[in-house]
Amino acid sequence: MVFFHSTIAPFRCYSICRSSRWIPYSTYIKNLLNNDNGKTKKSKIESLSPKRTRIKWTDEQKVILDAVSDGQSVFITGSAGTGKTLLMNNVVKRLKKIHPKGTVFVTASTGTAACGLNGQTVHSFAGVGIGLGNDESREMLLERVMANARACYRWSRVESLVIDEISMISHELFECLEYIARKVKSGGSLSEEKIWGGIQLVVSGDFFQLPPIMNKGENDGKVFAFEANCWNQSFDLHIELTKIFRQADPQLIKVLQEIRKGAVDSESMEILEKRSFQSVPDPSVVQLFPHTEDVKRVNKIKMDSLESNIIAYNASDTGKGHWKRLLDKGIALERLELCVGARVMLIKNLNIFGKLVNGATGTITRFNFYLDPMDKNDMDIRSICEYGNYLPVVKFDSGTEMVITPETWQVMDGDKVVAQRKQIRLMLAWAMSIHKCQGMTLDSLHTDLKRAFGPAMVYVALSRVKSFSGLYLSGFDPAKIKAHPKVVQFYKTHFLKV
Ligand SMILES: Nc1ncnc2c1ncn2[C@@H]1O[C@H](COP(=O)(O)OP(=O)(O)OP(=O)(O)O)[C@@H](O)[C@H]1O
Repeated sequence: MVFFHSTIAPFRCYSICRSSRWIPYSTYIKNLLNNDNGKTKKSKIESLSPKRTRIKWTDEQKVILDAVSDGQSVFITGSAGTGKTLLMNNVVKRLKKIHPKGTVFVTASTGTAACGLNGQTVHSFAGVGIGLGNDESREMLLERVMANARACYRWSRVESLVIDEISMISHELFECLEYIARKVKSGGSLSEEKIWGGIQLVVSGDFFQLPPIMNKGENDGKVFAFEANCWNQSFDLHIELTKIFRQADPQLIKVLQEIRKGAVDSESMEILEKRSFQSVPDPSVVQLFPHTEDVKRVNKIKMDSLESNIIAYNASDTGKGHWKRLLDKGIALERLELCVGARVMLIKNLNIFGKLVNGATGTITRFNFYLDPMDKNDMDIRSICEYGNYLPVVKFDSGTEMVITPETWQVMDGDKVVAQRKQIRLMLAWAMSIHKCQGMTLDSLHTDLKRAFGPAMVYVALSRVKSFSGLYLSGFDPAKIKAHPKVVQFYKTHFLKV
């Protein structure tokens, strides 16, 4: 593989159009490679491949991994930043070691979380539509699922089911899943019926984070999966991770824990008020919004203001129908437009200990031309980069400068890859939605708390940040800090630390 940082011979002479601005190809190339008026910037650029690092699991994490390897059904919970997602990736590997090929199904309540784990959504796995068919009885639902050949096959194959981001699964869906599993696995014999049909269930999430989206009229007073009648019997082990990795400052941890439970004392309130600002402090700070329209608007304004040439990456996708549509619910965009000066964010870990994790932000300094037709990675870029083989170079806020290569996200149906997206592991980072930021670690963020709605939104937003110095608030409204009373009660009953 060869990088040309300073010169490139543009044998062709044609123009490239972006937003009706036409420039000569040679100028275009020069602009791409340099962000300082043609002078070549020499900098140390780190290796292309993510470094492999060994994680030292905590005792709590080890207990979970051992229980999973023993075939136990486990519910894993814990505050934001306690390593649930990192652990789940390892849990899946353990499950695949103890169960036959194609019998471990990895699912999550949202497309973003499902794509992050290389899985599928719970709804697509189960063959149940979103909304569960309103007035449909469980028997009718079972019949509908059994009429769906692929869903029927999955239910008959599954020996272990992973469900991530459980907080967004309703009690009704959880009960339906258990019912279907029990009925399918017993083959119609009542005496053979076992809870979850004997499937090993591994469920993870924090009920203090985003709740299920309930359809009007669907709510019979119950909301959360833990309110399902079968919840307690579903697991051999219920465990809460207590070591928080994302934040190190005990004062910030205390404030976040209080926000999580919706009860902030006067000392914490004072600290939060000190982080309130009239305007967005620094353009490099990520702005979090509850609504995606605001995210799109802000990113577009910022991008246009740079007036740089845009390099577009069109994802290379495989898969059909609803599997392919699932890719669009993930975090990697189908079309990603970048330019020199754009603020960007990593959407997949590169190096945990090098602090290049999901959420790490930086600025695009240039694009490198990448030329080696025999190289496999080169083919990857050519298939997605609209104008040639260019890779973005990002100067991360931590100081590291890195060339960012394409990454693959998969939708898996058991062990079978049913859809795949290859895209650069970046997204624009001037603004992002609170829903999309769930699971991320951010160095700094700005959010307007006045706009928050529903319980948990303030906690999800604020718990992304690593330190107080990176937290910027406006429109501070203590009334927006809410936890659902049922969730508080659930944790009080089962996990003594609340
Ligand atoms: N045992 C560990 N050693 C070192 N770092 C860890 C360990 N476990 C987790 N981490 C790191 O802690 C950070 C938070 O982890 P992770 O995102 O998995 O937390 P989470 O509980 O899923 O958070 P959230 O609920 O916000 O999604 C990540 O940067 C992760 O790499």
